[in-house]
Amino acid sequence: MKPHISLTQFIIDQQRSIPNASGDFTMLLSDIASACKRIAHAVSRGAMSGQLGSAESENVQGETQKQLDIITNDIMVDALEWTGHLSGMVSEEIDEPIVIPEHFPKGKYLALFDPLDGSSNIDINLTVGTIFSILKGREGCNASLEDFLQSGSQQVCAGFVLYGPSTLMILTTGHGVNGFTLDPDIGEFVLTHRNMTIPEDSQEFAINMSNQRFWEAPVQRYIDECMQGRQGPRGKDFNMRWVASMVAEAYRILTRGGIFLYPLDQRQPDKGGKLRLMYEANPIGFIIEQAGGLCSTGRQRILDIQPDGIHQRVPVILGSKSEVERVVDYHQQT
Ligand SMILES: O=P(O)(O)OC[C@H]1O[C@](O)(COP(=O)(O)O)[C@@H](O)[C@@H]1O
Ligand SMILES: [Mg+2]
Ligand SMILES: [Mg+2]
Repeated sequence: MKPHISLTQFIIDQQRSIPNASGDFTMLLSDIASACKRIAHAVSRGAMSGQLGSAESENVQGETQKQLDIITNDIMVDALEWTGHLSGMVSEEIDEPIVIPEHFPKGKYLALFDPLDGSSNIDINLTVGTIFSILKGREGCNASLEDFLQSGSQQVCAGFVLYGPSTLMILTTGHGVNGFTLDPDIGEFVLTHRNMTIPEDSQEFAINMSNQRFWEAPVQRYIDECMQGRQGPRGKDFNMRWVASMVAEAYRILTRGGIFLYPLDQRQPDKGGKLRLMYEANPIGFIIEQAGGLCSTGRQRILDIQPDGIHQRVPVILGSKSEVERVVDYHQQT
């Protein structure tokens, strides 16, 4: 049987089509892959590690951090700051942009990441993940805050890693979406899902129903109609899922279609939503669009948003094209 293609081989092949590619990007991606292998190990040790549960600290989001939020953040920063491919980083767990230490070279890329996504699931042994977004920076300089405030359509690359029954990296560099499974025998991510595409239609929605009374009218209407099933205006029954891990929802949708909504919450309309634009909505949105789906706030394409802050939050509606179009249409009708 032909051996699987490794992640590094796959990226080098892709880079061959880019004139004067320096190899920096390939090396940056393999640094990120190494960090995620270490996170996979840390997460898989579960209660044996003594690192489950909450830390005594809060992050800039006002959320009590899990010990593994901090540990996975440190793994990412330690693995990336010295490599010479980055001029700056942003993490969900750190208030300010992360500066590359004085004595390390400053590279041409910027990395933005959510080191542990779905962290409310870590203590109950459910799937969690890491999400990352790569933007162009200014080589040789320490990145300024403004350098990071680029719209999602400027992303060079986006990916997420799922730490589930198997460890999977889902990746796009703007040429479709591919999936790589971590082969524990050789410690390599190998190509197992080529050119993933999202089915256009779907009968499965994911939303945290406990927030229903705080949703805006267009979302209320969309979910009501799904719940009415074949007796209602949609004329077909819908199934519901909620994993409380955005990475797991995104992977399910890449695999069998569906729609995921974390809409605006009228409890705190000025908050702008729950999920973060720069290291959750933009990277996942880039992947979903590259697989033929859509990603919107309900009123705007997520990748067109001009960011005004590195921890900015947005409403997120993503997945199968026809379903997202319907929710956007309901917003336009109000
Ligand atoms: O707790 P809720 O309201 O169900 O929210 C779940 C959502 O929050 C998140 O866990 C937020 O991400 P973090 O765990 O990285 O903070 C998403 O992964 C998930 O979709
Ligand atoms: Mg997250
Ligand atoms: Mg997180």
